[in-house]
Amino acid sequence: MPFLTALVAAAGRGRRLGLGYNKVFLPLKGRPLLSYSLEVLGRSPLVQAVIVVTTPEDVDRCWAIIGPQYAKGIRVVEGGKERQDSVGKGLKALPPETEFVAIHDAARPLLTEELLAKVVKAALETGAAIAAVPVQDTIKRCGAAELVERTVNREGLWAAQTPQVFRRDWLEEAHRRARAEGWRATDDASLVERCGYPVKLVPGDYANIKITTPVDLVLATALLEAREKIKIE
Ligand SMILES: Nc1ccn([C@@H]2O[C@H](COP(=O)(O)OP(=O)(O)OP(=O)(O)O)[C@@H](O)[C@H]2O)c(=O)n1
Ligand SMILES: C[C@](O)(CO)[C@H](O)COP(=O)(O)O
Repeated sequence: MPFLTALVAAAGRGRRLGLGYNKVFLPLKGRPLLSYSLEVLGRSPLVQAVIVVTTPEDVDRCWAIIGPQYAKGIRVVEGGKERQDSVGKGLKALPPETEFVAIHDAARPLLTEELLAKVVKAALETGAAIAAVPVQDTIKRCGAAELVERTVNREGLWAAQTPQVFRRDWLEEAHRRARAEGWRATDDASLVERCGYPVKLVPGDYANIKITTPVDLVLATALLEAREKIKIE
């Protein structure tokens, strides 16, 4: 098994949640969002090291959640203005042995070991792979005055999630070229694709939601309770 470092993106501001602070500390069923991903990554035998990327003012708070007994090597580094910048900073802290990098949003607390394993397996075969789910709604392109400009054929459209797992050299090249050429993207796969590398879509989990607006907290709570109920039965 190659040396895989997980990079947890946790340096946002939670604006769409209306918090005014970093949403990764928001409690979900009594535990901060960040703790859910850390637990799964700490438990997975596929992950050799973890890097948490957070805001400068939140470094100590992240360490408090990580605790002194964390299962594997872990570092907390400062992120940047946008998600892409944070990942770019996290890449500079990779352990030298790293061969693959798994990037995950701390805002996606419902990550499972199973999904991580599926994406890692695909990345080992292809070089790059991401969790994603086929779009289920009809997609409209919004035009002037919020009138429908056109309906987008949803055949073959997938909604990208995280984890996104890459060969380290591909990912570093993608971020290096993005900085040099001014590429901006909302996920890392976009940058790797732009370099011409293949990125495998791995059927994810519709429950692997990103906590973005208040309703997502309600959904995540219900999903966690349903998951706990299934485990008990
Ligand atoms: N500068 C940033 C912005 C976002 N993220 C992380 O990227 C993930 C997805 O980003 P998003 O859901 O947009 O989080 P926020 O930026 O906090 O949300 P908002 O856009 O509503 O402020 C989150 O885990 C967030 O912590 C990051 O590491 N660095
Ligand atoms: C990376 C991501 O979660 C894939 O869907 C998404 O692009 C993050 O977007 P955000 O605006 O930074 O939340």
